[in-house]
Amino acid sequence: MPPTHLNFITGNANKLAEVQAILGSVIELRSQAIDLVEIQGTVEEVTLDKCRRAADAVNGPVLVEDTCLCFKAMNDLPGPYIKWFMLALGPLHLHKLLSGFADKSAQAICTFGYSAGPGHEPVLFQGRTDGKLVESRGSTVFGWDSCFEYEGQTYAEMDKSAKNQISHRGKALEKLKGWLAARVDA
Ligand SMILES: O=P(O)(O)OP(=O)(O)OP(=O)(O)OC[C@H]1O[C@@H](n2cnc3c(O)ncnc32)[C@H](O)[C@@H]1O
Ligand SMILES: [Mg+2]
Repeated sequence: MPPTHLNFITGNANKLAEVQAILGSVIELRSQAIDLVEIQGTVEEVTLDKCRRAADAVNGPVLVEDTCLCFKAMNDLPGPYIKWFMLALGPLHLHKLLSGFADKSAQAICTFGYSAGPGHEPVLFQGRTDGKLVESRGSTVFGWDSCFEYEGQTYAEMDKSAKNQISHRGKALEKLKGWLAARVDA
């Protein structure tokens, strides 16, 4: 049986708004703002651990998500640690991380984890979008949106619906939607 609703555990209101916009018509989305401890590790390890912690914290089914921004010139760092670089540098200075490199390639990765509850192994859904790290253009409301350029526009310069069509988060949620649909049919 598919879940009747999803309880998205996140402290990030901008993420929540995007997930609501993409999933809202498909399934009821509830949310709790809990600041979960995030371990060091691979992209997948970070989300698996975050999901288990969230399930334990609410003692029930949960959806979590971890977002990475990887720079090719830096062998994929900062990756899951991008949040701390954003907090230290802000969107206006982030591009300077690659100022000594010709290669500005960046990849945004979004990994959702769903767990049916404590002790249930999480299922992962991942989306990736390739782009470039650029000097900030557009609104600086959401993280590094103004520094990530995809096909000539930064995420911040796109309409929200256009971002969701091609974004790391949109792609990951397409996989989650497919998983939900398969469980309805099963
Ligand atoms: O509670 P959680 O869900 O963990 O929320 P968070 O804000 O801590 O998010 P992450 O741990 O996944 O860290 C990702 C960082 O990247 C930022 N971010 C996430 N998704 C983004 C997006 O689509 N566009 C721009 N910045 C984004 C976010 O603001 C964080 O600074
Ligand atoms: Mg976080």
